[in-house]
Amino acid sequence: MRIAVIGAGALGGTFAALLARAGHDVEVTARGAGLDAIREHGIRLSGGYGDADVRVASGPVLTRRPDLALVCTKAQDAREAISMNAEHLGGIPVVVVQNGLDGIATAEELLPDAEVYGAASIIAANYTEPGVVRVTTTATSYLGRGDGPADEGAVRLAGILSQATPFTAIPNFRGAQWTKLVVNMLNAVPAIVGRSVQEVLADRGLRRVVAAAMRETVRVGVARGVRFGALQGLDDRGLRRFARLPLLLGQLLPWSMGVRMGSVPNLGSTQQSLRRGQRTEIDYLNGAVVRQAALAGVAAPVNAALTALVHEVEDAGASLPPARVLAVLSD
Ligand SMILES: NC(=O)C1=CN([C@@H]2O[C@H](COP(=O)(O)OP(=O)(O)OC[C@H]3O[C@@H](n4cnc5c(N)ncnc54)[C@H](OP(=O)(O)O)[C@@H]3O)[C@@H](O)[C@H]2O)C=CC1
Ligand SMILES: CC(C)(CO)C(=O)C(=O)O
Repeated sequence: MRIAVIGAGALGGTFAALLARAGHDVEVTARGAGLDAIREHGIRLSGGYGDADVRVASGPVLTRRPDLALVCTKAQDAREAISMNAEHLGGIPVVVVQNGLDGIATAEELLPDAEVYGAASIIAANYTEPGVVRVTTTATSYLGRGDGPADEGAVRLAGILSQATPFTAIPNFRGAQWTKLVVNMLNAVPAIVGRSVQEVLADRGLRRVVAAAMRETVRVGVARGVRFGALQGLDDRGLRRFARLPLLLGQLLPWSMGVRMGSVPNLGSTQQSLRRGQRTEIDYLNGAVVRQAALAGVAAPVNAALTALVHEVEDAGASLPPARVLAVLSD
């Protein structure tokens, strides 16, 4: 099958390499040093899915119409990346592999006749240098759209993508994006202090801040009338129960996520942008919680403070001491 991957970075590079290894005809788009490296040596994948050096067609834009496309840029780049390739994406299934709440809507707006799905991935992939990706945690990715049952298209696409790495078609994908947003409360603190996700979760104080951000995200979702979708052992009932717990008990949720992530250090996708000197996706993660809270007429002080701290790190180009993060809970 002809499969396009738009944005061959950490996750896009992983999927492109695994799909090519599974025998698909893959074309990727990339830019700058990433594109130069892929042109020169292909995509180099290592880690949880084994080693693969894969040659794929590559360029700044697609050259042909694929049968299926994955959009794998960060949220802030998705609009431009989809627009640049829109002429080849009409009428085909397009899967937006993206954290945050906006991916599907952006693609639907730009590609009115495409069949747009979303994917929430729990894989942890680190883009260690241009064209080189290391998978530090293997996991299932979840695919769907809307808030109803998983439709036939989702089941079919999950089957195709599972030839490379496990994908499951799920019901209530809209709610699952919120569940993934809760999981992505793992991103900000490591990005601020410059440590791996596992190191942050091993620290009692920092773990409490992560738990507070997660609890606040669930409370905001509840205030917005969200029914959380089931993903990675989390579901609506469990998350609502978690949101009522004191932090002393609630911190067990991020702790268990850290255990599940394994011991190979994962920086998280937000910190990886910072280490490359780029702006991050934070306005679509913790920043989305703040916007949703405003719509519900409730406050989200923990997420607002973490968003501001990540922007401070972006501006300064250097991480901040853990005390700045711990102060979030005493503000
Ligand atoms: N990494 C991970 O472990 C996980 C990531 N996610 C989510 O997946 C999405 C992708 O994240 P991730 O893979 O980490 O991001 P990366 O930044 O590693 O990869 C995105 C790639 O897209 C490229 N890109 C951006 N705009 C364009 C464009 N117009 N044309 C071509 N290429 C473009 C970027 O280039 P450049 O390098 O020049 O910016 C970058 O290489 C995010 O929403 C993230 O939150 C979800 C689960 C896990
Ligand atoms: C699941 C997790 C935390 C994996 O790193 C992720 O989604 C991210 O880094 O953005």
